[in-house]
Amino acid sequence: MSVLRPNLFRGSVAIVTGGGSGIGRAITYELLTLGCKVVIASRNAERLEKAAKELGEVGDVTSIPCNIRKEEEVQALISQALEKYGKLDFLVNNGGGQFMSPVESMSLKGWNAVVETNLTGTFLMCREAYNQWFKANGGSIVNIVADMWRGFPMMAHTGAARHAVVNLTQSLAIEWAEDGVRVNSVAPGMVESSTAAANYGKEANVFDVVKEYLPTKRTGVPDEVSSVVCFLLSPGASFISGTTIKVDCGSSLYTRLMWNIDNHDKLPAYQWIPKPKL
Ligand SMILES: CCCCCCCCCCC/C=C/C(=O)SCCNC(=O)CCNC(=O)[C@H](O)C(C)(C)COP(=O)(O)OP(=O)(O)OC[C@H]1O[C@@H](n2cnc3c(N)ncnc32)[C@H](O)[C@@H]1OP(=O)(O)O
Ligand SMILES: NC(=O)C1=CN([C@@H]2O[C@H](COP(=O)(O)OP(=O)(O)OC[C@H]3O[C@@H](n4cnc5c(N)ncnc54)[C@H](OP(=O)(O)O)[C@@H]3O)[C@@H](O)[C@H]2O)C=CC1
Repeated sequence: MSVLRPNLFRGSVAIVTGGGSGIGRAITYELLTLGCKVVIASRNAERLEKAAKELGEVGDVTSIPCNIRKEEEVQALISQALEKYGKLDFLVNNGGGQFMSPVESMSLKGWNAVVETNLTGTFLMCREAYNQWFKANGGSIVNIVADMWRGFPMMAHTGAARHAVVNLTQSLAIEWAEDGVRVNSVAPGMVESSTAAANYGKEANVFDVVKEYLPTKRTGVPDEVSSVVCFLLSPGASFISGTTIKVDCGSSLYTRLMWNIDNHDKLPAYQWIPKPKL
């Protein structure tokens, strides 16, 4: 069960980008179980439609293909969601990604692809949702960023873009406060989803490899990100805006230089029963 109360979001409508896979899918699942209607949006229409069918067993979900890098597609996504449900309460900018490369061999095209996806895509989604609905009606936005607090060697493009989203979050929290819009971010640490493992585990499962470097000695699960996103969207967070919550159980603080943490299992994941398919 969600830790939030049943029917908390009954009558509410959300858009979750990247809502058909991994963390976005967990967020969509939890929102649906709390009574929210959800539009999921991403590029791969086939995968998105399949996810919407499966999630449709839990609640009212609609898939709308959209590349968040394309202004006209973002405009169409917001207007189609409004046509379908007549309102919009929540926007979760979860869609994003990157590839691993040192800067010296990163092409401009690759840099631009990552910055446009993670920063410009978030900007476009926020601006369109605000102009088409939130400005007149208020709402709540959560942006997903990453653990880039100490720089992001091998992923400098995403580190720069995500840190920029943290600053965008702060600016929008102030610009849109008088319209009743709260804007926050969530920064996940290493969270294992099947898609992330496929992207970063070609030779070995990177999530297995990194465990020993984390204070938890385990990676996170998508539900542990989802519960914080849903809290930030909820009235329980009515006095929180412009902030970024790290969901990493301290991994962004930890180096083994000063303190060694032996293997343990004292910080287990919060597991849903039955566990949703991710
Ligand atoms: C020993 C332990 C080590 C620990 C290290 C652990 C690190 C793990 C990180 C875990 C934390 C983060 C997890 C996640 O974010 S989860 C997964 C999220 N999903 C993804 O990241 C999706 C995968 N990525 C992409 O889809 C793409 O990278 C991108 C987001 C950029 C979308 O690109 P798009 O589809 O628009 O663009 P193209 O594929 O056409 O590429 C455009 C140009 O970008 C360059 N590029 C793209 N991919 C690569 C690559 N794999 N390597 C190098 N360069 C790449 C390239 O220039 C492309 O242009 P060309 O194809 O014309 O050359
Ligand atoms: N898993 C982890 O450890 C961490 C993940 N993150 C971030 O969390 C978010 C979710 O990641 P995760 O669930 O693990 O991985 P996924 O690969 O499952 O999620 C990425 C989602 O973003 C969508 N997406 C990518 N590019 C675009 C685009 N241009 N337009 C619209 N949608 C797009 C993808 O769908 P499609 O391909 O159909 O477009 C996919 O659904 C991402 O932003 C990721 O970078 C941050 C820190 C750690």
